[in-house]
Amino acid sequence: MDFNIAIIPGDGIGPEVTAQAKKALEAVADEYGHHFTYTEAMMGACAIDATGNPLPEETLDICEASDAILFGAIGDPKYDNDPTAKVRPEQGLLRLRKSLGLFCNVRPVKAYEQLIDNSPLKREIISGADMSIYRELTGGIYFGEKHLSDDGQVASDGCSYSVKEITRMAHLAFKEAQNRRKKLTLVDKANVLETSRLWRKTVTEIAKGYPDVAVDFLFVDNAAMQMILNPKQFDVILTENLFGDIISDEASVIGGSIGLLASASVGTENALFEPIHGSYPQATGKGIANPLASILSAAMLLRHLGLQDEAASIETAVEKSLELGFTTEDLKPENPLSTSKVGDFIADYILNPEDTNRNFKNIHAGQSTII
Ligand SMILES: NC(=O)C1=CN([C@@H]2O[C@H](COP(=O)(O)OP(=O)(O)OC[C@H]3O[C@@H](n4cnc5c(N)ncnc54)[C@H](O)[C@@H]3O)[C@@H](O)[C@H]2O)C=CC1
Ligand SMILES: CC(C)CC(=O)C(=O)O
Ligand SMILES: [Mg+2]
Repeated sequence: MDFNIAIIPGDGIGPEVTAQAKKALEAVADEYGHHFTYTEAMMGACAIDATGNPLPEETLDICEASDAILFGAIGDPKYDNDPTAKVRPEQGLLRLRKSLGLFCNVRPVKAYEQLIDNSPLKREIISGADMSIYRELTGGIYFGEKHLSDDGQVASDGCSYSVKEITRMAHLAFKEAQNRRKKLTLVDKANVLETSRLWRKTVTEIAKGYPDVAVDFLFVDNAAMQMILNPKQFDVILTENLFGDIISDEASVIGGSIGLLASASVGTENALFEPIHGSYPQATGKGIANPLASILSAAMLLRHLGLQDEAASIETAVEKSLELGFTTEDLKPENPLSTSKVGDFIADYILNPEDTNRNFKNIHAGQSTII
């Protein structure tokens, strides 16, 4: 089959990790007889440098015309360290999500058996943990009215949610729970926030239409603690934009590294696939960034296109790389592979899953070289 894929590499490690995901997609295309056409587009700090705009109109057009979007990461210390900058890379990503109506961000998290013994968390706590975080992505405090007083002494960020925004998210999360272990946890701060009380009220009402799903409610501060103490209690977590952003980075510790966590951002028309991590600027160009989150995002992209076996072939290759220890330094500080070598292994394994000797040979040949 033919598909148009928009690629937004972005800033920092974004280009390095999306290049590995593209290798995996090309291996899938070869192996299964598909044809993917890629169109690259700019967003973030690189787009500001080139055009003055973090989300050029052309990027939006390319994304709208695509069957799916693969995105790396945006962000640059020169903006992070300048609180007065009026134009910022993150505005590009937020505008893209809003413009394409990508209101639902799905972040699957699971403890990989191959990594548990190296985890800072105890085996009995994380073994078997498997959850899906449903994070609202186009509302809440990231999109509220911002204000800085003229004298620079007072700042505010507004947070609002409508029943409509909560309802469309909740239905997707309940349907996911029906396909999983039939449990949904709403994470909020309903003891303090009016918006959270609206989430609770709306979700309680919607739950009546899903009697097979058990619902519970957790305040976000407690949820942050439960995530580390007893992550196996979670199946589907439904939450607002800010809380979902924070608890999913926390949950990545259960997965073994933030460099392993993929996500899908979906709405009515378009769909975008991205690692949950940022541009990790300290690693730019060093060949040490873990590309597996981007590669697993490509698997989610394929699943979205209806290519189930193809997606599974990427996931199997990732499991194999973890089993063999063909991973970057975040997962294997001693004798790691480079970003690019991990990408090579995944592509090679997709094409030759039976040929273990060849995989070993290719990888060991370049193991001592980073990049
Ligand atoms: N979706 C996006 O594009 C996001 C962009 N950002 C931006 O990224 C920049 C850096 O933000 P940070 O808070 O440092 O978050 P970050 O996610 O870029 O990095 C935080 C830490 O996570 C680890 N890490 C991240 N990606 C990794 C990978 N692929 N492999 C191995 N380890 C990895 C590293 O230890 C790193 O120090 C900022 O400009 C921020 O605004 C942050 C989060 C998401
Ligand atoms: C611009 C930020 C909201 C990006 C981020 O941290 C995320 O989406 O996880
Ligand atoms: Mg984040």
